Amino acid sequence: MWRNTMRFAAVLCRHLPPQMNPQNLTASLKKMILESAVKFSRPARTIAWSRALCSAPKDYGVPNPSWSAEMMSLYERYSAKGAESWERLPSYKRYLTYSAGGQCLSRLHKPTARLFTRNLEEEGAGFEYTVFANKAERRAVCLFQAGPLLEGPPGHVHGGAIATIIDSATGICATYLTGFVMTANLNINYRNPIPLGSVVLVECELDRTEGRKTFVSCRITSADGSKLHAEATALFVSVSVGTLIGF
Ligand SMILES: CCCCCCCCCC(=O)SCCNC(=O)CCNC(=O)[C@H](O)C(C)(C)COP(=O)(O)OP(=O)(O)OC[C@H]1O[C@@H](n2cnc3c(N)ncnc32)[C@H](O)[C@@H]1OP(=O)(O)O
Repeated sequence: MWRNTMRFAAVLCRHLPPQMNPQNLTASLKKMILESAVKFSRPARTIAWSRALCSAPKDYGVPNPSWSAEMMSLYERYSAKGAESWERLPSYKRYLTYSAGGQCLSRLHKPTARLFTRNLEEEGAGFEYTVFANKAERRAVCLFQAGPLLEGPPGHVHGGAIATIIDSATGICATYLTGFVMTANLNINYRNPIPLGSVVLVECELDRTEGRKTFVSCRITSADGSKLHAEATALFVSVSVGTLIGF
């Protein structure tokens, strides 16, 4: 049974166009699964199974009770900017699930795996963040509230956790603008420590693309923009869905 589901997942991945927009993946995968259900002998059972696999995933990028007043105020400010082309991007507990029928693949491929930044059920304990993107301006902003389990120096956020949120925010920005990518290079200058529990802005901007390469720069500042915490540049390389998933 398991071997068959893995084969099924591998076939799905092979048939996905290499540069498929992640935002189309949900619909495409659902369509492929339902079409294959009709082709095989027990459509009713397979359709029920596929629907169960494709149920809506939890979006972690919406407010929860752990968000501070400052985080809420920034969230409301960027949500209100909707008219100026800022779009909030959904955030799931697996990369696969990113607006995806990836919800189906997610349950077939290493089902106990979880995205590093979304691996705690306790709200507010680790990475609390949400990302807004602006396609026209080729920018994204991540609102990040650092929980107590991200401590490095006493009372401050661990450098690895800062690298993680930079990799995630720039990666989401690159994926949103250019399709599936993997990080090839990340350079960070840490300028001022980030107090645990504080809310910072992680602002990302697409600098340029060259063939399969996408260059993104990033700045982390305090919520009011007065203090610079870190600056970074990142290089992402476009990959196929199959490469990303490891088939
Ligand atoms: C929506 C949800 C989004 C969530 C975002 C989460 C973001 C998190 C992203 C990650 O953390 S990914 C995990 C960390 N990254 C990796 O594990 C990647 C490991 N490296 C690889 O798998 C491959 O090296 C890689 C896919 C990056 C590139 O391999 P390829 O064989 O596909 O490409 P190739 O090596 O031919 O390089 C393509 C181009 O990139 C250039 N390149 C590759 N690596 C480079 C590098 N490190 N520095 C500079 N340039 C580099 C390379 O020179 C070449 O340039 P040209 O096209 O001009 O010839």
